[in-house]
Amino acid sequence: MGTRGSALALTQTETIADALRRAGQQVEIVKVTTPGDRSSAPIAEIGVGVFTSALREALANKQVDVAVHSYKDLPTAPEPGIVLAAVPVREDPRDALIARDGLTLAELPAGATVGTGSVRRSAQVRALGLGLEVVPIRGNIDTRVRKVHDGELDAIIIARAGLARLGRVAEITETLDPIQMLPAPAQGALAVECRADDVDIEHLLQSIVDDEAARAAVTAERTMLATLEGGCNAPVGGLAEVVEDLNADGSIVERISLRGVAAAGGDGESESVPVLIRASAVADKSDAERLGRELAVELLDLGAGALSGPGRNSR
Ligand SMILES: NCc1[nH]cc(CCC(=O)O)c1CC(=O)O
Repeated sequence: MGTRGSALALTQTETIADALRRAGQQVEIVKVTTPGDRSSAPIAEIGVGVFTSALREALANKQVDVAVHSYKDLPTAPEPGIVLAAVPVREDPRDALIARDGLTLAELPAGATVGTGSVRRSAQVRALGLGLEVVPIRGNIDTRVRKVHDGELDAIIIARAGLARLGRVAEITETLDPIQMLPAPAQGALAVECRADDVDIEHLLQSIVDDEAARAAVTAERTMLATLEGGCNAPVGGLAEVVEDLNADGSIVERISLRGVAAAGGDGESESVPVLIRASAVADKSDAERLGRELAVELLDLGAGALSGPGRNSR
């Protein structure tokens, strides 16, 4: 199994390796360094796939047989010769605030600094109109959290899932409600890939680690993102949830509910409060892809097509 060498990537890969070992498989873990790990330049400059392309190459070269990615870091375009074998049970997809003195977002005073390198988070936090100052940051989870503990920043916004996997949820001062901060499509989910011609491994991964609800939710979110032509750095948020609903005859049916947001002026550079365009819809669980596509079309109709910002191109 190939993995990046960060603490988060190793933990994620170990989880999948353990599941395979419990099923009687032998697993060896191989660390692959990616340009995203070597460079500390803004992601928008290094390009989409900075964390994932080297791992996919190792898969294609047969250096490894399985690759475990943070799903949201994958480009939306399919990779020839590689299949998504499994989407494991998802962590809590929400974003989290780590602020000084245990503060919540609403308790931070105007002018307080909030670190994030994400145009999606920046746009949504600025749209709250709290007068918070967004500061671009990068680096692994430990580096980012330390900026708050060292007093360099008043707060940071970061994926709850990453902290959960590293056993650090106690440092969160507020888990952000998706009503004010929609996470990145596929945040908190893993993508387990193998070579398309490796049918045995594909079936093995599917039967041992795939989770149907996680796959349906992520399919809706990612189809929305792909239809909006956004990369992982686009000012687009999306969250799908599998919900129980009642049929007309009173029987229970599982449906999928999808919320989406696209931001204008989300590049973190402009001084004005960004405009957020939101939409939501519900469909049968089997219609995840269509739901994602239709919600994206609705967002485009509402003006999302006019958005600009880094990442909003063919990536
Ligand atoms: N883009 C970086 C990245 N990729 C995956 C995670 C966290 C874990 C996850 O969302 O699955 C993070 C960190 C973050 O966004 O704060």
